[in-house]
Amino acid sequence: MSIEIPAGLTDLLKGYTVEVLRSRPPDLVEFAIQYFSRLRESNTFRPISRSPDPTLTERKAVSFEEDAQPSGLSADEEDDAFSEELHFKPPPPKFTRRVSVCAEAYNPDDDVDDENEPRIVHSKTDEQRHRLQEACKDILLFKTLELEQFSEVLDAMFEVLVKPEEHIIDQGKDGDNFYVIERGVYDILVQKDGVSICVGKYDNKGSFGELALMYNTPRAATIIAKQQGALWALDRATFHRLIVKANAKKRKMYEVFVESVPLLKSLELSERMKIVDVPFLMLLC
Ligand SMILES: Nc1ncnc2c1ncn2[C@@H]1O[C@@H]2COP(=O)(O)O[C@H]2[C@H]1O
Repeated sequence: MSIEIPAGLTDLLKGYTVEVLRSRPPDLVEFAIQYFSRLRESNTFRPISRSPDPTLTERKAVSFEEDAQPSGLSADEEDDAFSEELHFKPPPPKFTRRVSVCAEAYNPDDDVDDENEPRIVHSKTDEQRHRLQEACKDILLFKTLELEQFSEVLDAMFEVLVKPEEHIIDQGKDGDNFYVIERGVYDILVQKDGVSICVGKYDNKGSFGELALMYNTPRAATIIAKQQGALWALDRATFHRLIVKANAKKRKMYEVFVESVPLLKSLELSERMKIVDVPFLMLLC
């Protein structure tokens, strides 16, 4: 019996995988429900299926949701939704966001040059630096950094000791720091219809607090320490200068490269962006 992979399945799962790697949700099933619901609602695969090219059978097959559920968006809005999907993007809008927030893909060219801003350095003992390095070695967001940038990040981080039941982050507040866990257990709570629900926990490793800093949005969850613990914090400005900017610049580099390949010129923008995401993702892995 030969097994045939349904057309479009690979693309569909690749998109989901990309979002998982970016958002690192604690609950993959819940995240999948949100991701695929959002996909159906926003019809983000529409630009692909719109192609009249009959040779693009695989891409057409991905559009089955579109036919069943018109999105109500204009073609331009849908293009935007699709290309944003492939840039850094916060999780689906299940949280109440302030009206004034900015959750667009970050473009490093639009930003003022902050290279001359004073560097923040929090002095550490050798022992502290060693613990910090251990805590940071598997942090995904740091993986794309050059050695020099990584060292700057470590310099800027400072230790935060926490007590049981201490609120590290409160949903809806502005973001101040990004946190890396050295030790301790932390509950993740999200408000839904006025009720706070524990959607997961961090257990002695990982990081949190990047979303508000990356997308300039209010905090998307509340984080509460369940026992005494230790965190390493990175201030907003340094996080932006070294992490957000560096990642965006790297991605931009791939974009420029992909744009310059004649063979790829006939592809739609959304398709070229997909190609950009492959090496970018590999860097993160
Ligand atoms: N399901 C979740 N929804 C929102 N935020 C989450 C979730 N799980 C973990 N978090 C983290 O909780 C953090 C709360 O502050 P931020 O929104 O800055 O960034 C958020 C994520 O790092």
